[in-house]
Amino acid sequence: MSTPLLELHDLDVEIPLADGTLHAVRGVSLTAYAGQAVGLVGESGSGKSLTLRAAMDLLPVPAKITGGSVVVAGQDVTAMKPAQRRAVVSSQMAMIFQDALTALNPTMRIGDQVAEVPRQRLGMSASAARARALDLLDQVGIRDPEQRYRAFPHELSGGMRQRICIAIALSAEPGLILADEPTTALDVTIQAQVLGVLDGLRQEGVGLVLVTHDLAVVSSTCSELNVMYGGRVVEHGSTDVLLSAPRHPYTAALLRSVPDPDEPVHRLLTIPGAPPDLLQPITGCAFAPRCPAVVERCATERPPLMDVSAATAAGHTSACWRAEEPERWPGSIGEAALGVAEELRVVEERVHR
Ligand SMILES: Nc1ncnc2c1ncn2[C@@H]1O[C@H](COP(=O)(O)OP(=O)(O)OP(=O)(O)O)[C@@H](O)[C@H]1O
Repeated sequence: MSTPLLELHDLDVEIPLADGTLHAVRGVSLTAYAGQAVGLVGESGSGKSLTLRAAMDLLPVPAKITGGSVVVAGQDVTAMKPAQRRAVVSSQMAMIFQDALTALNPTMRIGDQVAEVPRQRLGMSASAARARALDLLDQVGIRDPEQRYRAFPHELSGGMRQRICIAIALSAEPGLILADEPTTALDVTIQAQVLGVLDGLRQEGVGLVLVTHDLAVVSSTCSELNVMYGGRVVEHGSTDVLLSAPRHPYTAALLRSVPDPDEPVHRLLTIPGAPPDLLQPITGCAFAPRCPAVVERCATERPPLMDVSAATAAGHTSACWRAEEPERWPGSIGEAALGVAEELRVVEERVHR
């Protein structure tokens, strides 16, 4: 296989705060290739954004990488000097965010914003950069790009603005796009259009790492999933397998919390209990206090990511002591794990309607 565009090895991110150190990302490993979409899912606060930001060298002050490494297109950038690291990272990767409005410059015409990198970083002439920007606007599905070129961000809809952000990200010709909840602020139809743009790019060979809390979004876009909880990846594998045969109770619980489009009143969207306090050391499995399948060992010994592929499919790993016996998990998470296809059907219906 080709060199991965991004590898995270055992990455730790910590944030020193007045009341202690918040250990937000705890030993995360992840690999992304050209032409592949990898999803990072989990509840709010599980460390998804900081993982992406650490990869992109965009951690908010005072957050810091305190362990592990970031390897970009085969080069370990972790110990590089900041200017060199930024040069390598920005030559290979670009990031898009949830809030397209704040990501754009309100006082600058959108075409000029798209032309900025080709002009300044790639050294194109003004007219070549303008032509490139028009191409990019066309590529992300902006109709009538000549006319739109002169618009300001506030004159465009949310979906259009997110397309502009994608065009800006593409303007540096990255191999990999890191997308942090790119469709969360959009309504369902526009969300599907923006995901369609990202999927089109993937088919043209761009790699994608997509952060979302929405399983319907990843099920339609990503071939591989990493499920995060309490700063760790607790399950990894192909999307189809994780959605039909999850081997971590947290993934199963997430599936259970997907709203059913056939029900007039949606099921409760939350998993009972609260995520762990990341300021405190976590003994055992972080999900144990909320886990319906918890056993004594879970409270004292932290389960590493273990290979569970024998029962499901290649590359499937789970950090659960009870991953091999889902038939003994109680109630609804047991049903989800045994692939009562209901869960997958609900997720897929939401995406395809
Ligand atoms: N700048 C910051 N200062 C203090 N704490 C932070 C900061 N950024 C993130 N955190 C904390 O780090 C943890 C992980 O945050 P992160 O944003 O990575 O989670 P997430 O999974 O992306 O959640 P969300 O979907 O809400 O963005 C959370 O507990 C969050 O409160």
